Amino acid sequence: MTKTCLTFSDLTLGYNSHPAIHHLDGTIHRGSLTAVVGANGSGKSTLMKGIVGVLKPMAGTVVRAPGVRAAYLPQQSELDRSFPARVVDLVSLGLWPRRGLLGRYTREDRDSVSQALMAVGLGGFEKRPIDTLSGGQLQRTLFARVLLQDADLILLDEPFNAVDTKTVGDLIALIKRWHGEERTIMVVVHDLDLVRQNFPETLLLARQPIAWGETKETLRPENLLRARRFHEAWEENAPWCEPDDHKHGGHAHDHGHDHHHGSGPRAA
Ligand SMILES: Nc1ncnc2c1ncn2[C@@H]1O[C@H](COP(=O)(O)OP(=O)(O)OP(=O)(O)O)[C@@H](O)[C@H]1O
Repeated sequence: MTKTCLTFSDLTLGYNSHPAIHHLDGTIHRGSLTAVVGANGSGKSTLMKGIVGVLKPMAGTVVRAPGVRAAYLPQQSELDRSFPARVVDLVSLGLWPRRGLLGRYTREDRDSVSQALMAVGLGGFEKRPIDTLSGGQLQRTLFARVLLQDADLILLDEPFNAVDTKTVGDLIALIKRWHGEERTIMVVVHDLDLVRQNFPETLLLARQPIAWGETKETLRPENLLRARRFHEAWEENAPWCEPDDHKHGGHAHDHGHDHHHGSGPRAA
């Protein structure tokens, strides 16, 4: 029987009383590899923040199965690179769950940091200040930190942004390694060809789920068109949507309903 890692129940997330993503129902199975796609502003990062708990739901719930430990990689733009830290400091943060904030790092810890850096192709980079790294090197460093975190659930927000083709290939290989280790992985991705080639499952968002399930089905032209229409019809200042009585059966549904959003989206 497939086990559940995450359960969304009528989940609505947003900022200052304005929903950014709403009415999400369904489950993420343990060991699954899911791409989260959608236009700019469609709610992808918001969903990641909701799952990891940085953002509290405005309504509904997101529930993690007991004992599931999460690692979250925000968008690079959210990272303060001017902070005077070396690569080893940034990667060692991945040991927090085991060592605590003030715990001493052992020789074994230092070895695991070096091994993680080797695994991402940055062997010997320990002492480099992080503000001297290229975008691709920084992303590799952040993947090394995720490696050390040894998490069951890995959430990556646009990890392929501003990195070269070789780095994308290496990062995809790491993601596949984690997938092979039966970790649960969700990745925000913009490049749909990359998604088609590497991600078995996809969630297509346009402030609400448009389609969710097998990648080939989710990324069918009619779904992409519907996502675009929903997105274009959305007005930033749409009022809080009225609660309604619909419920969804969970995973792999097609969420094409019409709500009362004032001047919000209308079904295609
Ligand atoms: N901190 C915030 N305060 C207010 N509104 C926000 C905040 N963060 C995001 N939003 C709004 O929520 C909506 C969804 O944003 P989100 O960042 O989740 O989109 P996204 O799909 O990740 O976009 P992108 O592809 O550009 O990263 C947008 O309208 C955005 O302006």
